[in-house]
Amino acid sequence: MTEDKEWRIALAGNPNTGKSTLFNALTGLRQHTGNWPGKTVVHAEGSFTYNDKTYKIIDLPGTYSLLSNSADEEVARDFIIFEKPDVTIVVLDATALERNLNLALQVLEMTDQVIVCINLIDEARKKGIEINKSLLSKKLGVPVLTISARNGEGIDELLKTIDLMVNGKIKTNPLKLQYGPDIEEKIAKLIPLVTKLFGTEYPARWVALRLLDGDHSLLDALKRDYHSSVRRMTANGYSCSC
Ligand SMILES: Nc1nc2c(ncn2[C@@H]2O[C@H](COP(=O)(O)OP(=O)(O)OP(=O)(O)O)[C@@H](O)[C@H]2O)c(=O)[nH]1
Ligand SMILES: [Mg+2]
Repeated sequence: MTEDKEWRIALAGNPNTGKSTLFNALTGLRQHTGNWPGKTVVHAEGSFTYNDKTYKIIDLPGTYSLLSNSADEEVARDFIIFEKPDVTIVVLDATALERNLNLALQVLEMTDQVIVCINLIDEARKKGIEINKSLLSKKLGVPVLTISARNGEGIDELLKTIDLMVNGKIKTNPLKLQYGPDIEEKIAKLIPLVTKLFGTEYPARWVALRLLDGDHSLLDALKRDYHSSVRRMTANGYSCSC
Protein backbone atom coordinates (compact mmCIF):
# COMPACT_ATOMS: atom_id res chain seq x y z
CA MET A 1 0.00 0.00 0.00
CA THR A 2 1.34 3.46 -0.90
CA GLU A 3 1.86 5.84 2.04
CA ASP A 4 -0.14 9.09 2.07
CA LYS A 5 2.81 11.35 2.74
CA GLU A 6 4.47 12.94 -0.28
CA TRP A 7 8.24 13.29 0.26
CA ARG A 8 9.97 16.21 -1.41
CA ILE A 9 13.30 15.92 -3.18
CA ALA A 10 15.14 18.96 -4.55
CA LEU A 11 17.79 18.80 -7.27
CA ALA A 12 20.48 21.47 -6.91
CA GLY A 13 23.72 21.92 -8.82
CA ASN A 14 25.76 24.02 -11.21
CA PRO A 15 24.29 24.71 -14.66
CA ASN A 16 24.62 21.89 -17.17
CA THR A 17 25.42 19.10 -14.69
CA GLY A 18 22.46 16.96 -15.79
CA LYS A 19 19.82 17.88 -13.18
CA SER A 20 16.99 17.91 -15.72
CA THR A 21 18.28 14.68 -17.26
CA LEU A 22 18.19 13.09 -13.79
CA PHE A 23 14.73 14.60 -13.19
CA ASN A 24 13.56 12.95 -16.44
CA ALA A 25 15.18 9.63 -15.51
CA LEU A 26 13.36 9.61 -12.16
CA THR A 27 9.97 10.87 -13.32
CA GLY A 28 9.83 9.67 -16.91
CA LEU A 29 8.86 13.22 -17.83
CA ARG A 30 10.38 15.05 -20.73
CA GLN A 31 11.65 18.23 -19.15
CA HIS A 32 13.42 19.95 -21.99
CA THR A 33 17.18 19.77 -21.60
CA GLY A 34 19.75 21.58 -23.67
CA ASN A 35 23.48 21.70 -23.82
CA TRP A 36 23.80 25.28 -22.65
CA PRO A 37 23.67 26.86 -19.23
CA GLY A 38 20.65 28.60 -17.70
CA LYS A 39 18.09 26.25 -19.30
CA THR A 40 15.96 25.67 -16.20
CA VAL A 41 15.02 29.14 -15.04
CA VAL A 42 12.16 28.52 -12.65
CA HIS A 43 11.86 25.30 -10.76
CA ALA A 44 10.04 22.42 -12.44
CA GLU A 45 8.14 19.76 -10.48
CA GLY A 46 7.36 16.12 -11.19
CA SER A 47 6.65 13.03 -9.16
CA PHE A 48 7.48 9.33 -8.93
CA THR A 49 6.85 6.41 -6.61
CA TYR A 50 9.43 4.05 -5.16
CA ASN A 51 9.04 1.38 -2.50
CA ASP A 52 5.41 2.43 -1.78
CA LYS A 53 6.41 6.04 -1.25
CA THR A 54 5.37 9.00 -3.37
CA TYR A 55 8.00 11.61 -4.08
CA LYS A 56 7.66 15.08 -5.47
CA ILE A 57 10.86 16.14 -7.19
CA ILE A 58 11.80 19.76 -7.77
CA ASP A 59 14.35 20.64 -10.43
CA LEU A 60 15.97 23.87 -9.23
CA PRO A 61 17.71 26.30 -11.59
CA GLY A 62 21.41 25.61 -12.10
CA THR A 63 23.59 27.99 -10.07
CA TYR A 64 27.28 28.35 -9.21
CA SER A 65 26.46 29.50 -5.69
CA LEU A 66 23.53 30.12 -3.34
CA LEU A 67 24.69 33.54 -2.19
CA SER A 68 21.85 35.71 -3.60
CA ASN A 69 23.81 36.96 -6.60
CA SER A 70 20.93 36.41 -9.02
CA ALA A 71 17.23 35.56 -9.21
CA ASP A 72 18.14 31.92 -9.97
CA GLU A 73 20.32 31.70 -6.87
CA GLU A 74 17.54 33.18 -4.74
CA VAL A 75 15.00 30.67 -6.11
CA ALA A 76 17.31 27.76 -5.28
CA ARG A 77 18.34 29.20 -1.89
CA ASP A 78 14.79 30.02 -0.82
CA PHE A 79 13.57 26.57 -1.74
CA ILE A 80 16.18 24.84 0.41
CA ILE A 81 15.78 27.22 3.37
CA PHE A 82 12.05 27.93 3.40
CA GLU A 83 10.49 24.89 1.73
CA LYS A 84 12.81 22.47 3.55
CA PRO A 85 12.85 19.52 1.15
CA ASP A 86 13.18 16.09 2.80
CA VAL A 87 16.28 15.43 0.70
CA THR A 88 18.43 17.76 -1.40
CA ILE A 89 20.38 15.99 -4.12
CA VAL A 90 23.40 17.99 -5.22
CA VAL A 91 24.21 17.02 -8.80
CA LEU A 92 27.89 17.45 -9.67
CA ASP A 93 29.77 17.09 -12.95
CA ALA A 94 32.33 14.30 -12.51
CA THR A 95 34.61 15.97 -15.05
CA ALA A 96 34.71 19.30 -13.13
CA LEU A 97 34.48 18.11 -9.56
CA GLU A 98 36.66 20.73 -7.91
CA ARG A 99 34.61 23.64 -9.27
CA ASN A 100 31.30 21.85 -8.60
CA LEU A 101 32.15 21.01 -4.97
CA ASN A 102 31.89 24.69 -4.08
CA LEU A 103 28.10 24.55 -4.40
CA ALA A 104 27.96 21.20 -2.56
CA LEU A 105 29.78 22.78 0.41
CA GLN A 106 27.23 25.61 0.47
CA VAL A 107 24.31 23.17 0.50
CA LEU A 108 25.96 21.21 3.35
CA GLU A 109 25.87 24.43 5.40
CA MET A 110 22.12 24.76 4.79
CA THR A 111 20.72 21.28 5.45
CA ASP A 112 21.70 17.88 6.88
CA GLN A 113 19.56 15.91 4.44
CA VAL A 114 21.90 15.85 1.46
CA ILE A 115 22.95 13.26 -1.10
CA VAL A 116 25.89 14.17 -3.32
CA CYS A 117 25.32 12.70 -6.75
CA ILE A 118 28.29 12.80 -9.12
CA ASN A 119 26.87 12.68 -12.64
CA LEU A 120 28.48 12.22 -16.06
CA ILE A 121 30.56 9.38 -14.68
CA ASP A 122 30.63 7.94 -18.24
CA GLU A 123 32.43 11.08 -19.46
CA ALA A 124 34.81 11.00 -16.50
CA ARG A 125 35.72 7.38 -17.27
CA LYS A 126 36.51 8.31 -20.87
CA LYS A 127 38.87 10.97 -19.55
CA GLY A 128 40.54 8.52 -17.14
CA ILE A 129 39.20 10.36 -14.07
CA GLU A 130 38.75 8.11 -11.02
CA ILE A 131 36.62 9.17 -8.08
CA ASN A 132 37.11 7.84 -4.57
CA LYS A 133 33.46 7.88 -3.45
CA SER A 134 34.03 6.50 0.02
CA LEU A 135 36.78 8.99 0.86
CA LEU A 136 34.68 11.86 -0.45
CA SER A 137 31.68 10.63 1.51
CA LYS A 138 33.78 10.42 4.69
CA LYS A 139 35.07 13.97 4.18
CA LEU A 140 31.69 15.51 3.26
CA GLY A 141 29.75 13.54 5.89
CA VAL A 142 26.90 12.59 3.53
CA PRO A 143 26.32 9.78 1.00
CA VAL A 144 28.21 10.20 -2.27
CA LEU A 145 27.09 8.29 -5.37
CA THR A 146 28.31 8.21 -8.96
CA ILE A 147 25.74 8.09 -11.75
CA SER A 148 25.19 8.57 -15.43
CA ALA A 149 21.72 10.11 -15.62
CA ARG A 150 21.70 9.83 -19.40
CA ASN A 151 22.42 6.08 -19.38
CA GLY A 152 20.44 5.22 -16.25
CA GLU A 153 23.58 4.04 -14.45
CA GLY A 154 23.44 4.33 -10.63
CA ILE A 155 19.76 5.35 -10.52
CA ASP A 156 18.72 2.23 -8.51
CA GLU A 157 21.32 2.95 -5.86
CA LEU A 158 20.21 6.59 -5.75
CA LEU A 159 16.57 5.54 -5.21
CA LYS A 160 17.61 3.17 -2.41
CA THR A 161 19.66 5.93 -0.76
CA ILE A 162 16.75 8.41 -0.97
CA ASP A 163 14.44 5.78 0.58
CA LEU A 164 16.89 5.12 3.44
CA MET A 165 17.37 8.84 4.05
CA VAL A 166 13.66 9.69 4.30
CA ASN A 167 13.24 6.67 6.61
CA GLY A 168 15.86 8.21 8.91
CA LYS A 169 18.22 5.26 8.35
CA ILE A 170 21.15 7.42 7.23
CA LYS A 171 22.76 9.67 9.82
CA THR A 172 24.69 12.43 8.15
CA ASN A 173 27.37 14.70 9.58
CA PRO A 174 27.76 17.40 6.93
CA LEU A 175 31.12 19.12 6.69
CA LYS A 176 30.92 22.69 7.98
CA LEU A 177 33.74 24.84 6.67
CA GLN A 178 35.77 26.66 9.32
CA TYR A 179 36.35 30.34 8.60
CA GLY A 180 39.22 31.20 10.97
CA PRO A 181 39.19 32.48 14.57
CA ASP A 182 37.88 36.02 13.90
CA ILE A 183 34.85 34.96 11.90
CA GLU A 184 34.20 31.88 14.05
CA GLU A 185 34.08 34.13 17.11
CA LYS A 186 31.46 36.34 15.45
CA ILE A 187 29.48 33.29 14.32
CA ALA A 188 29.52 31.96 17.91
CA LYS A 189 28.08 35.28 19.14
CA LEU A 190 25.39 35.42 16.47
CA ILE A 191 24.13 31.82 16.68
CA PRO A 192 22.36 32.24 20.06
CA LEU A 193 20.71 35.46 18.81
CA VAL A 194 19.53 33.83 15.60
CA THR A 195 18.23 30.84 17.60
CA LYS A 196 16.46 33.12 20.06
CA LEU A 197 14.69 34.89 17.21
CA PHE A 198 13.85 31.96 14.94
CA GLY A 199 14.19 28.84 17.12
CA THR A 200 15.23 25.93 14.91
CA GLU A 201 13.25 27.24 11.92
CA TYR A 202 16.40 28.04 9.92
CA PRO A 203 20.00 26.71 10.06
CA ALA A 204 21.48 29.16 12.61
CA ARG A 205 25.15 28.88 11.60
CA TRP A 206 24.29 29.46 7.96
CA VAL A 207 22.03 32.45 8.78
CA ALA A 208 24.83 33.90 10.96
CA LEU A 209 27.29 33.58 8.07
CA ARG A 210 24.90 35.25 5.65
CA LEU A 211 24.31 38.10 8.11
CA LEU A 212 28.06 38.59 8.51
CA ASP A 213 28.26 38.76 4.73
CA GLY A 214 25.66 41.59 4.75
CA ASP A 215 23.18 39.57 2.68
CA HIS A 216 20.19 41.96 2.47
CA SER A 217 18.28 39.74 0.09
CA LEU A 218 18.32 36.96 2.70
CA LEU A 219 17.28 39.38 5.44
CA ASP A 220 14.28 40.47 3.36
CA ALA A 221 13.37 36.85 2.60
CA LEU A 222 13.67 35.92 6.30
CA LYS A 223 11.40 38.80 7.30
CA ARG A 224 8.79 37.77 4.70
CA ASP A 225 8.88 34.11 5.72
CA TYR A 226 9.00 34.86 9.44
CA HIS A 227 6.00 37.22 9.30
CA SER A 228 3.98 34.76 7.27
CA SER A 229 4.81 31.92 9.75
CA VAL A 230 3.74 34.17 12.63
CA ARG A 231 0.51 34.98 10.76
CA ARG A 232 -0.07 31.25 10.19
CA MET A 233 0.57 30.49 13.88
CA THR A 234 -1.73 33.26 15.16
CA ALA A 235 -4.41 32.22 12.65
CA ASN A 236 -4.13 28.72 14.14
CA GLY A 237 -4.77 30.04 17.65
CA TYR A 238 -1.18 30.36 18.92
CA SER A 239 -0.33 33.60 20.68
CA CYS A 240 2.75 35.59 19.82
CA SER A 241 4.53 38.33 21.75
CA CYS A 242 6.61 39.55 18.80
N1 LIG B 1 27.49 11.93 -21.26
C1 LIG B 1 26.52 12.31 -20.44
N2 LIG B 1 25.82 13.44 -20.71
C2 LIG B 1 24.86 13.80 -19.85
C3 LIG B 1 24.56 13.05 -18.68
N3 LIG B 1 23.57 13.68 -18.01
C4 LIG B 1 23.26 14.78 -18.73
N4 LIG B 1 24.03 14.85 -19.83
C5 LIG B 1 23.98 15.91 -20.88
O1 LIG B 1 24.40 17.14 -20.29
C6 LIG B 1 23.70 18.24 -20.89
C7 LIG B 1 23.04 19.07 -19.80
O2 LIG B 1 22.01 18.32 -19.18
P1 LIG B 1 20.79 19.01 -18.42
O3 LIG B 1 20.03 17.88 -17.83
O4 LIG B 1 20.08 19.96 -19.29
O5 LIG B 1 21.58 19.84 -17.31
P2 LIG B 1 20.96 20.80 -16.20
O6 LIG B 1 21.79 20.61 -15.01
O7 LIG B 1 19.49 20.57 -16.06
O8 LIG B 1 21.23 22.22 -16.82
P3 LIG B 1 20.59 23.64 -16.34
O9 LIG B 1 19.11 23.50 -16.31
O10 LIG B 1 21.11 24.57 -17.38
O11 LIG B 1 21.18 23.94 -15.02
C8 LIG B 1 22.69 17.61 -21.86
O12 LIG B 1 23.24 17.65 -23.15
C9 LIG B 1 22.57 16.18 -21.37
O13 LIG B 1 22.19 15.27 -22.37
C10 LIG B 1 25.32 11.85 -18.43
O14 LIG B 1 25.14 11.14 -17.46
N5 LIG B 1 26.28 11.55 -19.35
MG1 LIG C 1 17.91 21.92 -16.20
